[in-house]
Amino acid sequence: MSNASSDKNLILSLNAGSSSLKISLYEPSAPSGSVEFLVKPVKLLLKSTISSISSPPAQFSFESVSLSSQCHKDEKIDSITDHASAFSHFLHCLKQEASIDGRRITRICHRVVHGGDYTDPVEISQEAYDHIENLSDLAPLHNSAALSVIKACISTLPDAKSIAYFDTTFHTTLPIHISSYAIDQNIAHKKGLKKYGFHGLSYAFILNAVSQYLQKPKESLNLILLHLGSGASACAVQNGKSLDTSMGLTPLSGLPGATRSGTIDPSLIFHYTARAGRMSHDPNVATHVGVTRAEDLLNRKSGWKALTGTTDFGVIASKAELGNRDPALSAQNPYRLAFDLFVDRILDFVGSYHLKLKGDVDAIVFAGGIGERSVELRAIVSDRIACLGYRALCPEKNERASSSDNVVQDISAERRQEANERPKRILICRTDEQLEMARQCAQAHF
Ligand SMILES: Nc1ncnc2c1ncn2[C@@H]1O[C@H](COP(=O)(O)OP(=O)(O)O)[C@@H](O)[C@H]1O
Ligand SMILES: CC(=O)OP(=O)(O)O
Ligand SMILES: [Mg+2]
Repeated sequence: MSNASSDKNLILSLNAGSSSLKISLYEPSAPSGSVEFLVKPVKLLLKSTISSISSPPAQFSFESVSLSSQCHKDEKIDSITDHASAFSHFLHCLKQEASIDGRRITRICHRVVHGGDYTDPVEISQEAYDHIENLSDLAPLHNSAALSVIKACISTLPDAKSIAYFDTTFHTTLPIHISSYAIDQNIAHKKGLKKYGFHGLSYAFILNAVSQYLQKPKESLNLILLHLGSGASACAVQNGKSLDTSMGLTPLSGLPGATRSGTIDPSLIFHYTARAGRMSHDPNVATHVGVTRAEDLLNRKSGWKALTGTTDFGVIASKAELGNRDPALSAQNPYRLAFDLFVDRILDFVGSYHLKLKGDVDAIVFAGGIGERSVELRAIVSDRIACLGYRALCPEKNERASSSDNVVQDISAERRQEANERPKRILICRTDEQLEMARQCAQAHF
């Protein structure tokens, strides 16, 4: 239990996702000099998630973790219509339910998906704000949502320092031949047209967690990471560094997501609509974000929503009739089509990254809302990659894993390992972008 009931110095971590706002409040842990302190310099006080922000009513949850007063709320709130109103509702609850005065928060970490050329976290100044705003067109579902929360923080908690942490930072190690597109390089350099990659805060967290779990330094780990949530991506990690990742200039390319198409033939959009290049006038797109109809269609009106009508992959898996192995079923059952299509695209990246890592893989790691919860998806993907020498999945461990709180779990069956052979385990990691930011914030002494 926290007894620092009136101390200042609290760290708030805000993660503005495409349709959710995830919030965690921490206090710095007392410096003990122990190894544990190096790994966990903050202690979680409470957390809150606001989901379905773009398809109201929003779902609001608020839960104390280590406070002297217990509080728990889980309700639908009609007045939450965007990320800023979600944050304002959280602040109200913080005071009313947890009796915490917002003025105790001295540092606020913001997950910002696109950082462009910024390679490190940055304290928000007018210049940094403008830089992030200028990148909004390259992350139409994300940067403007994060900026609206940054704005709300500056006006409601003016004494707290706001610091932006970027998804793109983790991927600054991509080799140039992997981050470059085969287009005119003069234009590419002038306009910054290259693969940036996203979900980097999640990948940084997973890398740390897996390194601790396997008792192996990060620098010697080769991993295939799958962050499968509303937005989904894959990442090949070689010697602890991002070697390749499936998202690109924007978070649209690579795997499909809740409302995103993922990679398509770029010409497809001009056959889909004659007005691809016109600006979108959808009232749900922030007015200052320059989004064409093509980008709107592929980012917000595609993916699981377009294929099945739901964005919930749990519903898709339950209606996909997975017990029926008839390959023609995909043509009749849209849930099965979505499920099989996702498996197919995941295999595209796993196969490619396995090859790029020359088969020397310590583990494939499932993370994100789908990766952490879909027993069925993990089972089918694991079965398909067994031919590459990955361990077999242990069905009991896979089944039990979704209800466990462990940060990393090994769901592969035991097998004898040859000398010098990488183990090729199958792991699940409960990723936590908020904790990754708070940890970096406490350690960097911002
Ligand atoms: N039991 C489940 N099985 C499969 N997928 C699930 C389950 N529960 C939730 N999900 C999926 O997890 C997604 C949310 O993942 P999350 O990583 O939290 O997304 P984000 O942070 O991008 O909002 C939901 O959109 C839903 O598709
Ligand atoms: C980058 C990205 O797609 O993030 P999220 O999955 O949180 O929407
Ligand atoms: Mg997310």
